[in-house]
Amino acid sequence: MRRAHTVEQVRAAEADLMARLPEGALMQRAAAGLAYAVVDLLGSAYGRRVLLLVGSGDNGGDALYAGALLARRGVQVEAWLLSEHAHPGGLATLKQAGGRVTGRPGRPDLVVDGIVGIGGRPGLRPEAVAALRSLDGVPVVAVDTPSGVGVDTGELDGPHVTAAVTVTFGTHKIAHLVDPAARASGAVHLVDIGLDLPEAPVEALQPDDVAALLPRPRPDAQKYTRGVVGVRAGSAEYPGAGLLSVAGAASGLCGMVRYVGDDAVADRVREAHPEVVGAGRVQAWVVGSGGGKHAGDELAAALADGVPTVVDADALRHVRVPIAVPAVLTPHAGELAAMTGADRGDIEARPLHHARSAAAAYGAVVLLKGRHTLIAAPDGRVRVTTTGTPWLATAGAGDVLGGLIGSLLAAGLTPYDAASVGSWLHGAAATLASGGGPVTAGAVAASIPAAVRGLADG
Ligand SMILES: NC(=O)C1=CN([C@@H]2O[C@H](COP(=O)(O)OP(=O)(O)OC[C@H]3O[C@@H](n4cnc5c(N)ncnc54)[C@H](OP(=O)(O)O)[C@@H]3O)[C@@H](O)[C@H]2O)[C@@H](O)CC1
Ligand SMILES: [K+]
Repeated sequence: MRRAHTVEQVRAAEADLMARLPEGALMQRAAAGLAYAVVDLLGSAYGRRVLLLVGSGDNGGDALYAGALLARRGVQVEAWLLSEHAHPGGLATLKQAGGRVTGRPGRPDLVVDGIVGIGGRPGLRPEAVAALRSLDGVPVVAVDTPSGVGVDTGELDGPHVTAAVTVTFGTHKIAHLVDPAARASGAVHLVDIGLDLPEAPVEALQPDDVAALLPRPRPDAQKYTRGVVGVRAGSAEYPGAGLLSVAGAASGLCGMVRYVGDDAVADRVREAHPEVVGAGRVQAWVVGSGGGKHAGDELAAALADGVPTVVDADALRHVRVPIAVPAVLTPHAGELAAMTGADRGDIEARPLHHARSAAAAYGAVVLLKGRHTLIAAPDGRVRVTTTGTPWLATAGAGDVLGGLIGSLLAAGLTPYDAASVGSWLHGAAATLASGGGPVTAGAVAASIPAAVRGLADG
């Protein structure tokens, strides 16, 4: 599991560990990991030019100590001090190692952003903005966090650093996983410094987590014990949504798929998926995609069954609180705006906030679609999906996702696990199907079994 903790949690763990270690030990661990990552990105050390942007706190201290390590390996290191106060021990060590303090640096091969870390407020001061502007185009390695981002929120409020790589310490911070700040973090490299941390409020499933959560048939399994999912999606106007929801549901993760809907659509579903059957008992429903004017009735019919339900697309605007069954709501930003009355732009700027508050308000799992889809539980826990490819932004991909999550619900996963495992597999299947090129929703569905096969045994 990739775990992201809050600044408060990191501070507490740091204090705990520091009380048991010699002074400065943690900063030395951090600086060594940082220097290593810088050389890795540069490809070599001797004769390369690195500029440190140094703020007033320990984040600047990390940069200065790492600069000293780099200088000892033959890197030409300059430090641009952006505050009257710079970490005194770090500064002295850098100078002893041959690093220089400068106000007018030459053009470096790489910039180390030690302006602010977890002690920073969002935004940057004018001197930092001017320094970064003069270095436009030079790759940046951010120390702990890209300076200026909202560390605990993942929000961007004002100017900030955009890093090629972020080297972080002890644990991920929320800004590394949650957009839009995650986009500014680049590739994130975690350096273990030995912190002992509590449960994380935000996490991202990794392949071994998905493998462990995935429902697998027992030796004595039969189709009914593996779970039956029902799909109420698609209509005469939008038959494709029904076909694609079924394609996601019929990827083999539960025992059987039922389709209930327009007769003409049902015929086409059976042509494409001969294993799909008609109405009957189910352990989970998928409702809404392409349902058009029937979506409200379909939702009511599904909810009357009292089983866990995925509510997507057209059905989302018919959801009323309290929802009588365990539910997964799967809006994109525009749909969530229509549901809650929030501004769409604000949802895109503050997805973590909006996903969490919608989950609390509806008492349901809310899966907010985006580059890094968020899955929020009513109790505040959040998982972030980091699989996928930009090619996945294609018509019908959401229908496949709804069907897939429904099949996992039917197989017995909780709504939170079904939504996060389904979203992870959907992204992994898209990456496989894409192979670096365009992809269709049908191809994503067809690649789900291969994505499952690619997981280690749980
Ligand atoms: N925790 C750990 O386990 C470990 C932590 N370590 C490291 O310590 C870092 C945290 O250090 P920290 O606490 O000294 O805070 P930090 O982020 O350097 O800056 C704070 C100062 O900056 C200022 N400032 C604020 N906002 C600003 C802005 N927007 N733009 C400009 N300046 C701004 C403000 O001071 P002011 O200038 O206002 O007096 C504030 O006091 C952490 O990220 C990691 O790198 C590792 O060494 C080892 C393990
Ligand atoms: K930084």
